[in-house]
Amino acid sequence: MNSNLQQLFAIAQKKEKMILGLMSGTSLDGLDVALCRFFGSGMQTRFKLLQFETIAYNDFFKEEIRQVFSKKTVDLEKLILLNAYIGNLHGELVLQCLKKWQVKTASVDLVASHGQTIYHAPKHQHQQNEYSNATLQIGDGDHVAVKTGIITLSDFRQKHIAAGGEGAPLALYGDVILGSKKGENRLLLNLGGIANFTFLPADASFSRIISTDVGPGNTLIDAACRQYFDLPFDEDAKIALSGEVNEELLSALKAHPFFGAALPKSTGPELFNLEFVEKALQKTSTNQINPADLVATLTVFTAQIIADGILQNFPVNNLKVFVSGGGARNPLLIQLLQKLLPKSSIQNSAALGLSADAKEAVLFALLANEAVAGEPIVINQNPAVLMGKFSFPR
Ligand SMILES: Nc1ncnc2c1ncn2[C@@H]1O[C@H](COP(=O)(O)OP(=O)(O)OP(=O)(O)O)[C@@H](O)[C@H]1O
Ligand SMILES: CC(=O)N[C@H]1[C@@H]2OC[C@@H](O2)[C@@H](O)[C@@H]1O[C@H](C)C(=O)O
Repeated sequence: MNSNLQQLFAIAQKKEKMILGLMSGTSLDGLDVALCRFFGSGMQTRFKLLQFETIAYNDFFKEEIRQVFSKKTVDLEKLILLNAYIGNLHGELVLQCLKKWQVKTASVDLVASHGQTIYHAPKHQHQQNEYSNATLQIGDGDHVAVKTGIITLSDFRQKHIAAGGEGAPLALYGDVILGSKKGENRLLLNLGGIANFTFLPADASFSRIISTDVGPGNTLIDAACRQYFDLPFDEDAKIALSGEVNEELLSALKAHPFFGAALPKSTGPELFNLEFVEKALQKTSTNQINPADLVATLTVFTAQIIADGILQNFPVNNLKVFVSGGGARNPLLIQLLQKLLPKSSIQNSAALGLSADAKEAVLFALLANEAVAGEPIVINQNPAVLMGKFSFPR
């Protein structure tokens, strides 16, 4: 047998696996690196987060990604250069983290690399009949594997699409495994660039579990802060708290058909961007809005569409909401959600033993653990597949 396969075979049989999850999200803030130890697989999985770090991207790199990120037309050469560059960079950042944590490369069994989403195009968004759902993440896994010397799984979303899904959200699989509790109606809400949630019913019935994107998380707030304040985000909601909500604009933003569409669904900054805001400004003749009022309105809009998405689909009492992602640090967003969901308790996902910042990187590590040691899990109509492509260092 080829030695790569031999090594993989041995890893698959190990009771405990050290897996390093990498996530670079739609906020383009940096690379999340989570070193996890996994025991078992499937619903029997237990895990421990050993180390976590977000390594901020520098301005040059952010600008480079923005040239190809969620744009219909891009410089093809730039896209191709970035595919190798990001893979290599992520590999280098892994080595830096391991050095800092004093963890030997040889003790890490697998790297699970999400890569950088460049364009997400579910059919409901691209609306071209002859084409299926589609998505593209770059930062090729071969570069990560060769750079780190660790077997790497990457490109997790294609299998989901091939099996009939939209390629997102994949949080479903991790949320069911790590977040379910019989006797509690739970909702795991991730406030990243895009907001998504997984509803986990108290009867633990797989037939009622739903995982879906619900609309923008931080992406519109971030975009307005960049455009009008030259800031990457609204730290501690200071700007929003200084502004006033424009009700007319708020209604126009909420009128988008995405919010009324059936669950599950996925979306991205290809739809929810400044152009989307611009259209609502024009429709309501509010183009001259004070920028702080715009940020205030976008923050309330974000909270309302999330709360509506929850209330309209899961009108249950005592829903326990566990929040993760950078938006969990936005005090206004959390306060608004609690006000809009008076029958629910809102807690940080850390209460589940799932660090709010690390959750998505842990999710991909878990998907890699499943890919080597698990079996596909059937949850409703969701693709019952194991995801991730293998790259070997040699
Ligand atoms: N102190 C804070 N106050 C307000 N917002 C914050 C704060 N800290 C982080 N954020 C928000 O969190 C964002 C980063 O979130 P996160 O890292 O979860 O996004 P991501 O992983 O890129 O997103 P996605 O899940 O869509 O891929 C920032 O861009 C900002 O909007
Ligand atoms: C295509 C893509 O990268 N989607 C991301 C994005 O960020 C949040 C939301 O939109 C979610 O659908 C997804 O990521 C998480 C990790 C997921 O698949 O569950």
